[in-house]
Amino acid sequence: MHLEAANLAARRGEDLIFEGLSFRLESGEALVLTGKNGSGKSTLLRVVAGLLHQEKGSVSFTDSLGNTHGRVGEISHYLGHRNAMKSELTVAENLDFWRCFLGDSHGASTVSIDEAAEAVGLEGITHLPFGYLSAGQQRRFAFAKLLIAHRPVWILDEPTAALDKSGDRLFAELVEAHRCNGGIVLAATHQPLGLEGAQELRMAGFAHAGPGVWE
Ligand SMILES: Nc1ncnc2c1ncn2[C@@H]1O[C@H](COP(=O)(O)OP(=O)(O)OP(=O)(O)O)[C@@H](O)[C@H]1O
Repeated sequence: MHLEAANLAARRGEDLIFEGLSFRLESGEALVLTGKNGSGKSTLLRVVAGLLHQEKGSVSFTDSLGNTHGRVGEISHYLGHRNAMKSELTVAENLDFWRCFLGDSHGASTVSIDEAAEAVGLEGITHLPFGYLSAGQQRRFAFAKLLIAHRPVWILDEPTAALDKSGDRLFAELVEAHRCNGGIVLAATHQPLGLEGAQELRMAGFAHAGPGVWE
């Protein structure tokens, strides 16, 4: 199983943000994107997730049976800056929605909503409206969403921004467990994520368009 990006270029507005970007992540591997504000980390994550169209290049996922998928978003969890939860719905209603919406893939086992809440250290409050929770609690429940429907690839944008120290550790443990099960992680961050053996890709921002990029 692997995730591969080949010769990617992406543009935002009039600007070419990066070009000639390639990487390959095998089962159990993690790639952390670093770089200053505006350097293109979120742009790359959104291209890989299929939420933005690349200017050039390709992204593909090959599963354990050797089947290659061009629509990486369908086999991925994407966690952006926002948590993608409705404030008025309870935590349980939000997670139940995502479980139904995402379904299961690859026949992998997933956990119940209560088990997911326990896994993120917040059992007993899933009856509360999501909007009542603190920023860190909301982020933890966004991690719970990663657990209730299996996806082999996790694409995470500044996942620990609102977390306290125990939240940071919890995040690292969840990612570690995912990688131990063969999962792949691609994450953008400004702070250490504590992911052992993760590779780093430093984004430079504003590529200068070389010959052939716009063809
Ligand atoms: N919708 C848009 N239209 C035009 N330019 C955009 C758009 N969205 C982002 N950009 C620009 O693309 C560049 C890359 O933005 P991106 O969000 O990928 O950076 P980032 O590395 O994730 O930044 P940060 O660390 O601040 O989250 C920035 O210069 C930004 O202004």
